[in-house]
Amino acid sequence: MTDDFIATLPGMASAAADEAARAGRLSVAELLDHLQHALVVIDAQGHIIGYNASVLTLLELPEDLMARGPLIDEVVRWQAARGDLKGDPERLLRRVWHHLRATQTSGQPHVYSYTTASGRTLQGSTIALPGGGWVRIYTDVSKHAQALAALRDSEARFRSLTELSADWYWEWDTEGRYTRLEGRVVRERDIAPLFIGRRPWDVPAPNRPRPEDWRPLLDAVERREPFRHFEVQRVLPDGRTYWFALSGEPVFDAHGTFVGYRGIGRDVTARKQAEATIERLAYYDGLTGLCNRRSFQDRVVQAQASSARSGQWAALCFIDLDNFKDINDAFGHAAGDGLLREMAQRLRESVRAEDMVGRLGGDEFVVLLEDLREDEEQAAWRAQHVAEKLRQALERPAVIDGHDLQATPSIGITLFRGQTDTVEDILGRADLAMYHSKAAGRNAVRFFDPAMQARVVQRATLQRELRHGLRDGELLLFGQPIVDVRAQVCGHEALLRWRHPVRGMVPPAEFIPVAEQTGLILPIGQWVLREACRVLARWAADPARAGWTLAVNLSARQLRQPDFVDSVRQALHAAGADPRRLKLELTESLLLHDVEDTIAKMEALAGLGIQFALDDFGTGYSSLSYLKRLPLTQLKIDRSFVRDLLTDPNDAAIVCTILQLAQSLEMEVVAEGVETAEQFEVLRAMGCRLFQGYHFGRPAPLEPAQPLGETPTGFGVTIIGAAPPA
Ligand SMILES: Nc1nc2c(ncn2[C@@H]2O[C@@H]3COP(=O)(O)O[C@H]4[C@@H](O)[C@H](n5cnc6c(=O)[nH]c(N)nc65)O[C@@H]4COP(=O)(O)O[C@H]3[C@H]2O)c(=O)[nH]1
Repeated sequence: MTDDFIATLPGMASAAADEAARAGRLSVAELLDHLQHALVVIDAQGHIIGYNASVLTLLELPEDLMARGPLIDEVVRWQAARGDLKGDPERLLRRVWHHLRATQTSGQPHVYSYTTASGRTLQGSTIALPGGGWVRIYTDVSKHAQALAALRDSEARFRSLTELSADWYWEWDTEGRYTRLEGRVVRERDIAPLFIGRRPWDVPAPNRPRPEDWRPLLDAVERREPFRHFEVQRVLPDGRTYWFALSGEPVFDAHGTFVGYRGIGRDVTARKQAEATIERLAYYDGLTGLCNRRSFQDRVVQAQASSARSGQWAALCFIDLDNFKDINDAFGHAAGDGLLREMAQRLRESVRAEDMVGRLGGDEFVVLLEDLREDEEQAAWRAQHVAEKLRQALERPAVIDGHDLQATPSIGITLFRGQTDTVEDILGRADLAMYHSKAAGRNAVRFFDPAMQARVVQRATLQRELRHGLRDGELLLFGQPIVDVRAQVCGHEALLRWRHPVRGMVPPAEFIPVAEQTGLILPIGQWVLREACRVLARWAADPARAGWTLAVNLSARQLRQPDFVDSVRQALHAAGADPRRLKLELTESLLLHDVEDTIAKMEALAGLGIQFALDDFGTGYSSLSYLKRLPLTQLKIDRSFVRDLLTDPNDAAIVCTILQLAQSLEMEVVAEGVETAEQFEVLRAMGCRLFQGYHFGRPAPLEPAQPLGETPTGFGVTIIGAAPPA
């Protein structure tokens, strides 16, 4: 190879060889032999007139062939015979010459590649020389070719994966918008149009309706962390709902700049459905869809823990259908199943959403009631109330498969609080109580605890009798005088009495709480108001009593009635009573509920001239801030403070403070429960101006015992002891 020619090919030698050449230690020919590229020089006729050492190693051509200065045709034929070049040698040669000439006319190098029989991939480049002839440079690109092939393989494998599996591939940009979605599922379900250009959290997902439902994913993305199996429910264009699980990882470019996310999506709908089925089978009764024994027991354990925390009683009702076996035998299993489903449905509808209904098997149902009350008796009362509702719901006839069926229930109840008993204990007690119901004649509700049962029955009886009592005129209005500093009657407090046909006079403390719980207090309260207004109207006609006031006790439920103001107005109007003579007594606890509504109602009534007294003052939660906002005219000092006034300096101090407070708020004070002349005296000395108590008169009927005007101190009022002059 001539040095002249080499001079036209600068930059082909390695840097080390170049350096050596410059230092004159290597001839250019030697230098070329150091080249990793193979170099062949061809003259204008096609003879090989030069080559370097790499030709022998890279093209694997024998030296004796090359040293002869063969025609290019000869070399090509030799290569074809060895298997380096595929195809007919004559055609190959025509192509070789075509390209050689083409480089000469175009002046552009011709680049091509081929793989030798030994598997080496060479890239050849033919350059036309200015004076005719060519130089051919060969580079070993085997590694590059292998990398390309591997890439093609990998790409093909990736395609197979996304084509054959339920997974698909996705990419997001830096904002989390889908830029690429690939895979069979994507195509078949037509997913791409729904997502491309949108962020996952911008596309509706039924299981993640609120932005905070996406927090776990967004947190990972904000921290540029990978995420796995993020499950999203999607409604696709085919109208069906699918479950997808997304896994992804952040992508960074060569400079470490975040460029987005990529990952896979997976259709996990089938798995979700299977899970739901498994859960249904594991925790729910297949026939009715109610909880099965296992999940019910779990819930009882939870209820025990929560009752221990809250202090509220819970109840377990055990329900057994009395004649289910007969129905099953007579009408067949299908009808029996239908009946059980119907009963399950009725049970569900009869309780609150948070109450748990279960089926233990056969015709045995259970209902768990939580947060009943802190007081055991009240809790029992509520449980009894619900159980009675369940009994009534179940005993109604049902039409199943055209048959009129009726299955009455026997219900057993047990109360529990805390974690001392096992679930089996609790279930066992309720079961036993259920047998008591059966023994008592079926279609009944019974408590496990006989004493509790007795109290509940007593209460239920009381409630029933009270309803009848109201209807049959057994309620009476008594009055207790309220006197001034001269012990002169200036008004009364109306006190309710129930003249029971068997038990005689029943005090209000016994029946008012039951009336409150059952709602009977509303018609009773209404009756009291009407009676009180009638009494006021009668007093108005008697000059000796025309100035008296009559105070009526109000219950919280009455005040919560939206039409309460109207009902008072109507009672006054119907009787023709003067509203200024009517006082309404409220207790402090009553004021705690919905203060704004209470104030609005009180102000409306005060506008009519009605006065308000706060009963049992000192025992409740009065806060001065709301006392000032209420249109109150009177505070009644609770009798517990009056009782020990003479002996307990604390009580004396409390009474003094209440009197001062009332003075500053410009309110009257009534001292309740004054039983002795001494108490009266001390209270007067303290500045109290109004008094009520046995010392001045016990509650007595508000009916005129004598013709009007004959008793200056009021009806049925006995003044006990001498009233000192003011
Ligand atoms: N130891 C003692 N007691 C005295 C003395 N003076 C009066 N009492 C009693 O104290 C109670 C005063 O009524 P209250 O604090 O409003 O307490 C009343 C009131 O909260 C309620 N109540 C009575 N009638 C009605 C009504 O018509 N509606 C409503 N919602 N509650 C009523 O029942 C509660 C009890 O009423 P009663 O049994 O009539 O009991 C009355 C009365 O008999 C005394 O000197 N010593």
